[in-house]
Amino acid sequence: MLKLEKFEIRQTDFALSADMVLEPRTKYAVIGPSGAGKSTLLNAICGFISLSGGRLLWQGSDITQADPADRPMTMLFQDNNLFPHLSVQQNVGLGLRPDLRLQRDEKDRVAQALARVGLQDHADKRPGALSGGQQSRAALARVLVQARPLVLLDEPFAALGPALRNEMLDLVQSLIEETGAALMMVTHAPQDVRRIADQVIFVEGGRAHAPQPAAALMDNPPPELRAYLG
Ligand SMILES: Nc1ncnc2c1ncn2[C@@H]1O[C@H](COP(=O)(O)OP(=O)(O)OP(=O)(O)O)[C@@H](O)[C@H]1O
Repeated sequence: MLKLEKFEIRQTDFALSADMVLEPRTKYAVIGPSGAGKSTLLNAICGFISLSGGRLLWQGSDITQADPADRPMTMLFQDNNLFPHLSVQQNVGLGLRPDLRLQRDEKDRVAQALARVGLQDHADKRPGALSGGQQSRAALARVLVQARPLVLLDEPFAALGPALRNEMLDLVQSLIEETGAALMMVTHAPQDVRRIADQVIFVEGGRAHAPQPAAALMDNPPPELRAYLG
């Protein structure tokens, strides 16, 4: 599905390489020490950072130079990227049309996505009037309407408390399974890995290592992963 072929990223004094294939309908946790390059990897896959070498292939087509908007993926950042001056409904609608001139069927899709994440009664509120968990739900609704085959989450729920974070992870897991998307999620929490991931991509020492089965890896981590997990 998505192939990182001799992927090379260079940013001033930082370099990261990767060579891997990401499969459909699979949930990948991206873990590794602070500053190892996890966010950089996701940003390069999304096209926010250019490669210095290698290619990105989607179903065999070269998308290395494609605009972020034309790629088969959507990314959710830690701060949720909600616009404070727009309503929840409009924020979700942006996932379909940046000019917000939604057709009737698109409005229906927004309403369905809001209902799916339990925000049907909050559609007209501004994000500032929502709790942290509700803001995360609104951001997930926008990911949902985009319906892209790969969803990238960069420490999406780090600001939430443990119970709410688990609730959001379970919601992500359900949404991903319902839509048939694949997921790549950066996290620092080993319990998140166990909760959600099928495979783990360990980023360390300038390399994003090829995915390995999550349960086996967490049960028996190699020395460098053991050192990171503590
Ligand atoms: N715009 C930039 N220009 C140059 N170097 C950068 C830039 N952004 C990040 N870096 C460097 O790239 C490296 C990787 O950063 P990145 O944010 O990807 O790490 P991370 O693994 O996501 O860290 P954390 O877990 O702390 O979020 C760091 O050494 C950082 O200083």
